[in-house]
Amino acid sequence: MAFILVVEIVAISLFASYFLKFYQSYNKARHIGFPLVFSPFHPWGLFWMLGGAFLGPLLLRLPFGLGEFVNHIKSDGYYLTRNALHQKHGPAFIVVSPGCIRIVVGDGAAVEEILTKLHKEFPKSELYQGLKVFGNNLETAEGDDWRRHRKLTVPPFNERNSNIVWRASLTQARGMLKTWVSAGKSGIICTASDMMTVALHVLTSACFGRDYSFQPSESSDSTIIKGEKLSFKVALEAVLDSFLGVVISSAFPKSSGLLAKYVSKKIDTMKFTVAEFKRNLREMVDEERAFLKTTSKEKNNLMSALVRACDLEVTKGDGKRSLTEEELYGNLFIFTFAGHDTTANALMYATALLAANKHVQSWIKEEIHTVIGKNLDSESWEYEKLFPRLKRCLAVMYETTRMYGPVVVLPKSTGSTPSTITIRGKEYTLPAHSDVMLNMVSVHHAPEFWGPDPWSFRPERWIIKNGVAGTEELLQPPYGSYVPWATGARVCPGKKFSQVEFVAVIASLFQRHGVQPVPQPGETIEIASKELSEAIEGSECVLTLKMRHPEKARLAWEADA
Ligand code: HEM
Repeated sequence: MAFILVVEIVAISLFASYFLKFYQSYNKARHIGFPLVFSPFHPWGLFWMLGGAFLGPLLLRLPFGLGEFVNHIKSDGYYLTRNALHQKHGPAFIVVSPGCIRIVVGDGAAVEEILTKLHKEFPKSELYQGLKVFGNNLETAEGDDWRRHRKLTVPPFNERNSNIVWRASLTQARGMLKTWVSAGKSGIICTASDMMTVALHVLTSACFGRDYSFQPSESSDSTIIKGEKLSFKVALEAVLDSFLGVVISSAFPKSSGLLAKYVSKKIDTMKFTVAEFKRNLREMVDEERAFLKTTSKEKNNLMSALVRACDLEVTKGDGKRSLTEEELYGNLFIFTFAGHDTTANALMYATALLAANKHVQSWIKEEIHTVIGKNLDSESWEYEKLFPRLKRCLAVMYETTRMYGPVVVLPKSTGSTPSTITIRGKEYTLPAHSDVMLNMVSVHHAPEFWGPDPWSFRPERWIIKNGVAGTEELLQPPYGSYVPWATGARVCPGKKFSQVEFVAVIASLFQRHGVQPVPQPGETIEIASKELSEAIEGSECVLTLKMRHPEKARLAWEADA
């Protein structure tokens, strides 16, 4: 009897607390002035995190639009619904749920205003704290702390480094193309994973001074064997591949007994991988220190520049602009993490889009042949001379990141004090401690900037025409229309890095080769292209935007006649 009473009291308390939290959120949201939509679940709550993937599709089938709230709290809701939610609710609206209000901003000018305002007003969302696993870093720091990280970490991304990125990208592209062409007419389905390999190897060259030759991902073996030492590359790949696992496992204690045997094997394996990655980082930094003692010259990579800058600051400066050992590791990791699948995705989407749009291949080939020629081998391509002239190749990147940018929604917050934004001439005050989600899909497809066909892949829209390939100019997108690398003080420091890599890989792939989708038996190439476009559209958000079925992009590479 007493037990039933206790259960009843607990149940009533839980219900009461649920409704109280819901009411508090409503009360916080209702004065702001934006339309409200309601979600019974907290978007970052444990219940939705664990059950959302299963419940979401079922709830979406409810009649009278009762399940519409799912689109507001699932990670790719704003990609899958395109602009429909803003068309229905306006340029900004609020998702009210128990314990949380989420202000969704789809208006381009307001998004730019938020990104360029002092970050005291719109700091990063708490979610970023998970990225501290290897130490505080540029992504996770705020205020003066962030300024210190930025001053130290960004200068190494200079033109010398771009040169390394260019060379490394060309080397990787040559290796990758060779394996792709050798697959012949049956084609390959590993574009996505191979682009991850390329992006990883370019990062290891430019950030750590470690060069690896391209190895097709289908045959590479990165199995983790517990108890053995992992090489730097294997540990890095494993950490990047299962980053969510890394974050979750860091919250668990090391398991023992029965738990270890049956439940926590994966967690322990992750912990082991993290420890191995840290060991590799420590050894590499120690090696770098030993090298720097023998010479006054640093190497052209992020690690060398960071170690030198930090050590010099400690010995000769006032020490205020230095990084701790942990912060050094944190930054080395974050640059690799932030630069990996973002650039790989851009390359993957672009390759698939080019395969589905043969005429765009001809258009960029015209530029590549005018600027570089058909015969000059990429070993002799000079970054300074060629990169600035390959405008059409860069236009392909702009168009790809506009349509399929890796970041679907940029999570910010209002911090500890209220913040203001202006939308269509009216000022709004947003209360403290609110989630603010910047809807990049909405900004990048606004018909007022991108015309009646924002969903068509048309890289030509980026070229200010003067008709001669190699001398054209790129469109400066109007304020509030295009921010895939963000903007303002926290603009992506890897923007140029990713552009140099993208242009080098695309120019190298298409100089003497073409790609097309492989038709199923009895299909025409037109139908295969249409199916490929549908497979591209069928993307989902797993941290960044990715094709749900990359294996549906079977592509065949062939040398030009
Ligand atoms: C297509 C490629 C890329 C895209 C679209 C992209 C996009 C972005 C975006 C939107 C942000 C802002 C995130 C926020 O404020 O929450 C960002 C920040 C950042 N990105 Fe990138 N990125 C790309 C490539 C890279 C590369 C290649 C690197 C490193 C080599 C890199 C390193 C970083 C870092 C360290 C930050 C944090 C900057 C700060 O908070 O001050 N990114 N990126």
